Amino acid sequence: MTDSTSPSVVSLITPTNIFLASVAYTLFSIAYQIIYYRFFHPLRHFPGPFWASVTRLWIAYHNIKGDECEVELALHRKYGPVLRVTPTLLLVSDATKLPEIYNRQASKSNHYITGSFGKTESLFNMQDHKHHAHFRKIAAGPYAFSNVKRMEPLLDHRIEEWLSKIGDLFGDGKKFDFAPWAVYMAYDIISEIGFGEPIGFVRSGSDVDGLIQGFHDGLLPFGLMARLWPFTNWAKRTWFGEKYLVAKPEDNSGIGMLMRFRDKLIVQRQKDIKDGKVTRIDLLQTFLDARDDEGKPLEMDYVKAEILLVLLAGADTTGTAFQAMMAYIMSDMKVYEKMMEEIDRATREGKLSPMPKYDEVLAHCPYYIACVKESMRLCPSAPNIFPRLVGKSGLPFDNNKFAPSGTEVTCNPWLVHRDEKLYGPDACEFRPERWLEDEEKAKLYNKFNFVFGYGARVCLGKDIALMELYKAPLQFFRTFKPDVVNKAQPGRFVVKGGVGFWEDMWVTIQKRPQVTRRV
Ligand code: HEM
Repeated sequence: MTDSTSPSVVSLITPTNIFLASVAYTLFSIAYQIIYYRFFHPLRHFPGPFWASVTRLWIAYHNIKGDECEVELALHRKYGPVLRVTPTLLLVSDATKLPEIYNRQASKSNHYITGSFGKTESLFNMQDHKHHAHFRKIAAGPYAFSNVKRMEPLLDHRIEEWLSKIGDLFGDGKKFDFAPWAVYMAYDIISEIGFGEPIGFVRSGSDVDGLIQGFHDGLLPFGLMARLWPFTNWAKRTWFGEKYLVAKPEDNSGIGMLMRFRDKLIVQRQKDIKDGKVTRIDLLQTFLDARDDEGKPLEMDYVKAEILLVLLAGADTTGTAFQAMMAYIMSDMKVYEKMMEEIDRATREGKLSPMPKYDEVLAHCPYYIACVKESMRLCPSAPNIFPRLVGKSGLPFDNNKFAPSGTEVTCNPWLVHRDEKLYGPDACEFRPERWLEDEEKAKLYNKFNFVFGYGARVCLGKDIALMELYKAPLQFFRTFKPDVVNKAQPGRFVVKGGVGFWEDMWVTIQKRPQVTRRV
């Protein structure tokens, strides 16, 4: 019996049959995935596009196209505030859900895969909330507001250098692209307060060593790896994944370039420490000096990951916010004039120093502050998804819908900041006045603001970014009168991998007559 069947079974193993079996297996897996996710998965009752409910390729496609936010806004208008945007992920546009979704025990989901920023986890990628809380306690000191306040004079120097440089180069009315110049200043400020000296973007008037381009090149892989996490996790374990998906300093482009730059800074700092030449405390030094609960220094790989995060999270984001202010304010002359009237009045009354102080701006320029907030509301620098896992008791929604424990759920600042239930029917309009008209409403806008994230994982550099944004653009507008070359389209907002930046912001600037303190 065995003798007569064995040869015939073996004879079935031909290249054609292996091929057909693989095709059949693949088709079966696809059909199984579609049927399971569509008809049996706990999220099957949530609305959304068919393809989003059965494959992550839907969101990956829109991420590559750069239209994720617009497509999802249209879908929210069609289906309501809760959408299924991947087989396992719910997207919520109801701003009042932020405190529940981003509660203190909420762990980050597998979306926060390590690799695109290097092998070691920084605070940003740590998924488990307890693990994160341990390291956040160590990192909180350097970023504390009292520490940031001490850095204010360092910011002042960088702002002055930047203004003087653009005045020298473009003060004669020559048109220039404002977008990179806003980022040059932001990078120099971050490197000054992060590592003790500016990288020199402003001095050289260029993208030093292609660092900004390197960052922008790394954004698409970053966004895709996160959105395709089950595949990425598998691929990272292969030779190919190890070689091409995990960023390394040896890489010739993207994040690798920034890693090499970071390593150079750290080697130099270690040499300076040895030579007794370190006189200043900056973020790098505070990380090197930090000790864990047992009094031991932090692992060097961890320090490196945090320093890379300062470069990645701190510069482009702040530059984008400045670019957004320029685009929105200069598109509405009434807003511009009202803002300048306030700044000039405060100057005449002696309430703003020649280089405005953070506290002075907060106290005397409410309309300007409203312009900053409104620009970041409509144009958050990270118009991205930030998924968390639903806790033990699940997450209830209206219409008796319920997300069980372990479900991935997220908000996106670009969408929650357009929630008409909170901001009213003009939610998509740029109207800084909304922050000043009604105190109770403004409290809610602040409470449900998501530009810097939410809850226990809220941006650690928020105070640094706000200090920069409350001072630098104000001083720019006080010094120069900008004119946008293309009034119909002051610039182009590009979203790559969930991170936004502006391009083609051609402007001319003219020195303004100096307003002085009335005596
Ligand atoms: C306008 C400027 C900025 C924006 C819009 C912004 C936005 C964000 C957002 C949305 C998160 C939360 C990410 C999440 O939940 O997964 C975050 C986290 C973080 N940001 Fe920022 N950021 C800005 C500036 C900065 C600056 C200047 C620094 C440092 C100097 C910085 C350092 C960090 C760090 C370390 C984290 C991780 C915090 C943690 O997980 O505990 N950011 N940022």
